[in-house]
Amino acid sequence: MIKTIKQFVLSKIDPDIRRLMGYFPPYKWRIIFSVIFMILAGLGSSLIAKLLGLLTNVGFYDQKAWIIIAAPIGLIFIALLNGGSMFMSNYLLGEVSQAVLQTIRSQIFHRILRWPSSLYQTNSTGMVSSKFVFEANFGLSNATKAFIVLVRDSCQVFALTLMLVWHNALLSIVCLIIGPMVIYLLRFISSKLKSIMASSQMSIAVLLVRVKEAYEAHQLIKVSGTYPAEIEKFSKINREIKNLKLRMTRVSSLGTPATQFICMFGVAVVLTMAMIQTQLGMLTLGDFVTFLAALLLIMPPLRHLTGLNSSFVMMKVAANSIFDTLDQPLEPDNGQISISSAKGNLEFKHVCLKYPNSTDYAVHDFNLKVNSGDCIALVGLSGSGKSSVVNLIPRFWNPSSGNIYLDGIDTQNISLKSLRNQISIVSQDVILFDDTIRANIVYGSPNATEEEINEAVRASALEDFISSLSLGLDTPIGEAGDRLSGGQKQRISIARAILKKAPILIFDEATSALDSVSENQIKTSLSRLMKGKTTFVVAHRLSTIDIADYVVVMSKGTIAEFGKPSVLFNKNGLFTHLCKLQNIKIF
Ligand SMILES: Nc1ncnc2c1ncn2[C@@H]1O[C@H](COP(=O)(O)OP(=O)(O)OP(=O)(O)O)[C@@H](O)[C@H]1O
Repeated sequence: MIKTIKQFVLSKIDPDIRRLMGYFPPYKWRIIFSVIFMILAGLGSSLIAKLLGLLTNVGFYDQKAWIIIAAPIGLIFIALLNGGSMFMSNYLLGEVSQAVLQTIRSQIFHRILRWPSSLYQTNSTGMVSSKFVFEANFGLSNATKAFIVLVRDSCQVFALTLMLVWHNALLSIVCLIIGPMVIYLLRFISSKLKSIMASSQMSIAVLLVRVKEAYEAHQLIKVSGTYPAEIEKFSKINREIKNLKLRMTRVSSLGTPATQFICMFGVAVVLTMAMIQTQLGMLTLGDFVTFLAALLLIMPPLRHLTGLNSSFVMMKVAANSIFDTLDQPLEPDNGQISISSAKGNLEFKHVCLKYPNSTDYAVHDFNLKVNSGDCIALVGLSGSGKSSVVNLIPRFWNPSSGNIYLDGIDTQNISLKSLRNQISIVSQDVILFDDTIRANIVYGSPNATEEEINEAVRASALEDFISSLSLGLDTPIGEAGDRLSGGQKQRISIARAILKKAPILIFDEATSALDSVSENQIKTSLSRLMKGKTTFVVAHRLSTIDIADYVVVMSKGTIAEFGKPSVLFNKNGLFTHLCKLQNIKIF
């Protein structure tokens, strides 16, 4: 017990646990009341032992009449005191831990939405989700458990120990025998548990990633017939988790019987001595019953206290993982300038971009001046750097060197919020939420009027599709829009971009999933919509670039050709070659 209390004090010095404790002060009154209830519950059990001894002496030995009424009333009172106090302390602490959990979950969520792009690459969704599901719950449930055990069970052990020593000093000798054995046992279990816990949490996160990947790739797996390989990959990690959990159960389960065995050994010694004392007339039957009851009652809290160590270890691992996520750096946002409405003049000056852990430049010495209202088509072979260039505009990535100016202001000096307010994006990967079509279209423009929504629907060629639905705009689209075709999804994301009415539009492969009828409709609407706006179109399907004023032909991160589409087409260069590959003629 002394070791456990010492460990608790030491663990308070651990920075992560200390930080976790920092979440509790706002709930101090609930905690104080729960401590009072825990102390009452702890003392209740020693009263039971005292009452049983009294009952034996007064009721059975002296055979007093009043004890017949007093004994059951006393027992019921103590049971109510004990049970009621336990309920109240558990409830109050449960409330506190849920409130802290809620705060931590929102802090993690808040944080991960503001990560720089590089962190999304290094943290898988499985790892991140596991922080919400496991680590946060784990940390808090262990903290609550540890706190309850520490206060309530320590009180219980303290009161019962006093009672035991009061009745028979021999117990202190027994405790001295048990103590060192428990200390050794705890040290052993603690070191084992720590390492198994960490690997087990890692493996669960990997399992989540595997399930998610396989789930999303179910069609590919079916078509490729790679069931055995997928099942083998899954089985491997599944087996690993089972083995780790088994090892963990083995180690943590070893603590309880081993402690019990040591305690029983002590009980046997004490019983023998007590019997000798009774036979010598030094101990009454009532005192012995009190002593025995206290001895039996002290075992469960002692067991809990020895298990406290593993709760601290688990809490430490979970807290470490949570704070690791909370301490990840946020997107750098040092821009002091806030722009309300940009004109849309953009200039790239010697811009280079090298992704983390990459040896080559994705964009290299990129120079381009785009006047407000111009439409620039970025074309080039796959991997030539088209998406990288447009991702630099909203600062999803920051240039490794060089500068990008919006209306003459370096975008690094503009606050991220106001910079991104100037930009609408329809990306390669359409992002839709499990909500209605309307909610997906107005996402980011909550104040849009019905008229504006309808206009965006018309401009994105969604009108016929929506009028064919009985619920119209209020039709739910399912998870990630899985009740829609690829083209419909793209048109919804185009409508969303249109509604935002930003001065800069970025269409990254925006029309790749459209049929030619829809594409033509959208092209017409876009040309109208793009008037006065700076637009970047990243297109593989060169049929879409006739809406562009200028074409930038990318090759290996640099500009290979630049000019008006018709002029470039007649140059017989890379652009002409790309057009010919797709049977496109531009006049
Ligand atoms: N997030 C990233 N991390 C590391 N490297 C990346 C990342 N995104 C792109 N790259 C690399 O940068 C280079 C340019 O990629 P980018 O996606 O900009 O090309 P792209 O022309 O848009 O290609 P595509 O037409 O196939 O979409 C490629 O070599 C690619 O592998």
